[in-house]
Amino acid sequence: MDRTVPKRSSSMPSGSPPAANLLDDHIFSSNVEDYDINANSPIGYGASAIVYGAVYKPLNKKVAVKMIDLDFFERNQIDEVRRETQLMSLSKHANVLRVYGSFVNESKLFIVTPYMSAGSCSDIMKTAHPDGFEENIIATILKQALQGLDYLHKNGHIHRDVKAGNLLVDKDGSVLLADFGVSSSLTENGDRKGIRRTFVGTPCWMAPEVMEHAGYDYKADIWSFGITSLELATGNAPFAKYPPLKVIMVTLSKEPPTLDRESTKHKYTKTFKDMIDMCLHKDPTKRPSAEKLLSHPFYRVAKRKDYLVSKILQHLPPLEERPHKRVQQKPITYTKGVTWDFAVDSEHRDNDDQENSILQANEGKPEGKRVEFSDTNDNTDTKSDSSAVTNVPPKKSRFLVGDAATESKVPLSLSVPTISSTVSVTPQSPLSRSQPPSAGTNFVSNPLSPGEKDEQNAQRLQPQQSQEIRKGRFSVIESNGSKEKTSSSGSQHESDNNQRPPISKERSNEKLTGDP
Ligand SMILES: Nc1ncnc2c1ncn2[C@@H]1O[C@H](COP(=O)(O)OP(=O)(O)OP(=O)(O)O)[C@@H](O)[C@H]1O
Repeated sequence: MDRTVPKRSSSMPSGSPPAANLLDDHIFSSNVEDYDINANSPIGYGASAIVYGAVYKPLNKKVAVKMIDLDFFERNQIDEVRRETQLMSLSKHANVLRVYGSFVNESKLFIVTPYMSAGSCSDIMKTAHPDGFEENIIATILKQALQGLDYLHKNGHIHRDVKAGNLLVDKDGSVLLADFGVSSSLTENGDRKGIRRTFVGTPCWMAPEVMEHAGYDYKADIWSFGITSLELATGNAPFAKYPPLKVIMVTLSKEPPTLDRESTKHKYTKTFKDMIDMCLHKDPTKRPSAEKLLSHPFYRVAKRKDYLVSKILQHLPPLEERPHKRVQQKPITYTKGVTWDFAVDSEHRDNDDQENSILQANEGKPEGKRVEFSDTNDNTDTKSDSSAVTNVPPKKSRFLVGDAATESKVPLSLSVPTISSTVSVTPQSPLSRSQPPSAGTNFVSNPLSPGEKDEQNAQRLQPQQSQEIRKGRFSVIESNGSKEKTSSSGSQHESDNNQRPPISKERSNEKLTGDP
């Protein structure tokens, strides 16, 4: 598959909105004391972070501070996220959230961004539009988001986590793409020599080729954009009620989701449905680029951004006063050589469904293309107190899809301690309780740079003896022959494999271009 992104442009595409030029020259302080953080009322929770409103004292300016507890991450992943954060600070497009600055204090990484006072589109829907928005509103939101996405793609970047929760809205009706880079850095295997192309995302928005680990490019964002469109029209992403593995199974085995115009609260046009269907082609080559999509007739009904102010922002309660549900997520851990343990959260306490999904998702999959899963956070000691800045982020649904750590006949154990159930499957099945997973076979595959397709295919065919250990949201690789090892400090890499760096490492050297 062609991993190339559209050719980098030296200037923004014509018609792009002007960059937010705010505070460009100010160097934000790295002293946590300079930020008056409202620790009592977080404004949002991510898979790896808690977001607070704060006042930046030197400028007396309201900002958002995203706090990530680095204790959960490996050293190389921390370096990675810092590089990505620096990259985000270069972004100056009006529809991409700028990073003002970042710093580490004790074991916390603080990322300072503009305060987007209306919160995310997901947040707005939960607060006031649970069944979705009207079409004109959706077009106005999506057009701005698409302009941001087009900017990222034209600069050689893949967002990888497009969803309504990452479309932030400011008080003037601007819509900005957020979380670009950070979440992917924290979720991608930062180990240059481990399994390639592992990816953590939120399964409902994840493109099939990402789930299949077949290699992906910027068109994966277009799929997520199509899912986000459905989310804005119905209040939820398709399959949102399913357990994550069932989402994966259904996405891979069924027809792509589409807009059911008969069942929505608001009336939607065929044009809108057509735009969504274009994004949700299973074959990524059939999906349009962001630039192409912008010329779709659907966007003709998009209004100026202040339309959003009058239609949806006016009566919203302030962010700090909105109810924010702390999502208790499944703690799924793979203990080296022993078991997959997973507890099912109260929302998805459908064990049979979950187990069947695991089995069905993997049934008949070619070697090396099995779906695996991991939780986002290895810390089972989830604190519920939201009053301290040192809070542990709540567990949230982000799952890792990667190459199978074992060859198809090597069984994995599954046990569900919290609900006293154990998966039992036939010995032929990829999943079995009968034996612990011995060191397995990884079919190593790398992210492709342009022109590396053949090399990558060749690599995929070469099994590599190693064992994958899931730790938190990351893959940790250990090989049988001690050739390759990632310790918890994440620094030792002795493999002689000629692996490519993950996408984000390649990207991190690139500069965003084309500021208008
Ligand atoms: N700059 C900001 N201004 C206002 N609200 C924000 C800002 N950044 C994040 N939020 C709120 O915090 C929530 C969590 O943000 P965060 O980027 O950590 O996680 P996420 O993208 O929703 O989840 P994940 O990390 O799982 O992708 C957002 O959905 C949004 O509601």
